[in-house]
Amino acid sequence: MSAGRPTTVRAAAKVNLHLGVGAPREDGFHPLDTVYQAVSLYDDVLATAAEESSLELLTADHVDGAGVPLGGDNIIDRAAELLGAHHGRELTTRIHLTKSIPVAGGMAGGSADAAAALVALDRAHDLRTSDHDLLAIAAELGSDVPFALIGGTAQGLGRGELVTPVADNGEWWWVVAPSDGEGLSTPAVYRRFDELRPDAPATPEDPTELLDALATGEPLRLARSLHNDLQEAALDLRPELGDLLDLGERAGALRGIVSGSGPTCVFLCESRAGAMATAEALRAERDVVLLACGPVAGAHVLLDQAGATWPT
Ligand SMILES: C[C@@](CO)(OP(=O)(O)O)[C@H](O)COP(=O)(O)OP(=O)(O)OC[C@H]1O[C@@H](n2ccc(N)nc2=O)[C@H](O)[C@@H]1O
Ligand SMILES: Nc1ncnc2c1ncn2[C@@H]1O[C@H](COP(=O)(O)OP(=O)(O)O)[C@@H](O)[C@H]1O
Repeated sequence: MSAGRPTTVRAAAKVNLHLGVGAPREDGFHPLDTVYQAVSLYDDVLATAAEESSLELLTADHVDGAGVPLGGDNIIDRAAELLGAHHGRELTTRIHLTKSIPVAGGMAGGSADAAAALVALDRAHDLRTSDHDLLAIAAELGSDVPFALIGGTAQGLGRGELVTPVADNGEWWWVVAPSDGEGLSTPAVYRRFDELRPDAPATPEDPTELLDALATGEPLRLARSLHNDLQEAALDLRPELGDLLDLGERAGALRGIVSGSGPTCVFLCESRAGAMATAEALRAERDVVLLACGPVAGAHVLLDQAGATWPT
């Protein structure tokens, strides 16, 4: 077996442009018909083969690292376990994780880290895992992880793990308002969905209108067709998010929605200039307001930065 090399892999946050949720299946998961878009907020995973495994965390100012487990329960540890089991060996690795994606925010930061870790571990240990096998391991790690590998804009079926790229002819500009308090637990939001929607259909709502809007590239059409079945549950758990959505729309956004299970709210704007103006106006009321555009790439190797992104 040849030696691998230290590798930094970058993976993006996601927004669900459409999130249709059906009644829970027998295994407890909810059937989804969702359209994900990867947006330009990123986490980086640097993996170096080592005698012992370790995980160090560096966070951007707007990220609360307290919610990120470091004692072996991180989704990156699980990624190393599953990839190692697939190859029949233990992958002892020094990991440096740099987070800019809000934690427990509905933007799939953990899933991005898992996807980035799979690719980084594969290179660091020179495993040469096939894309097919990486996607299968990703699906085992979490419903959102396969999308984090492929990125772009894609439809997700099943529990969200069956992903197919879709036509997207726009460059979409988002203002991102993370929660100024705690995150929301994804299972808790799905549970509240079940309480609020005991009559949810077995088949989730499809995104036909939204797919048409994506193909036109017209922001106003996309804004009108954004849809999130978990929004009602997130607002029920965090009523103040309703005020935030109003605030962003008054600040000039075409439309605001809760991102996935929340509590991050994202605002689609007409253009880059529109997003900058909306962000500026929102900053008068909120501590952290970010700008992002999409679609962007899935987990990818930063070729020139292997080993050079971590401060010594
Ligand atoms: C809601 C969504 C929308 O994209 O994202 P987030 O807002 O969390 O980022 C996803 O469905 C989150 O996907 P992910 O965070 O990968 O979930 P998983 O690890 O697979 O599952 C965590 C838990 O969420 C619930 N779950 C997840 C997916 C699904 N289709 N039905 C569910 O009921 C289950 O309670 C499960 O035990
Ligand atoms: N690398 C990681 N980054 C963030 N959270 C993680 C990570 N590994 C495990 N977790 C756990 O996963 C939970 C969900 O995190 P995250 O993926 O950021 O949110 P969401 O599911 O809302 O998109 C966190 O509350 C934390 O307990």
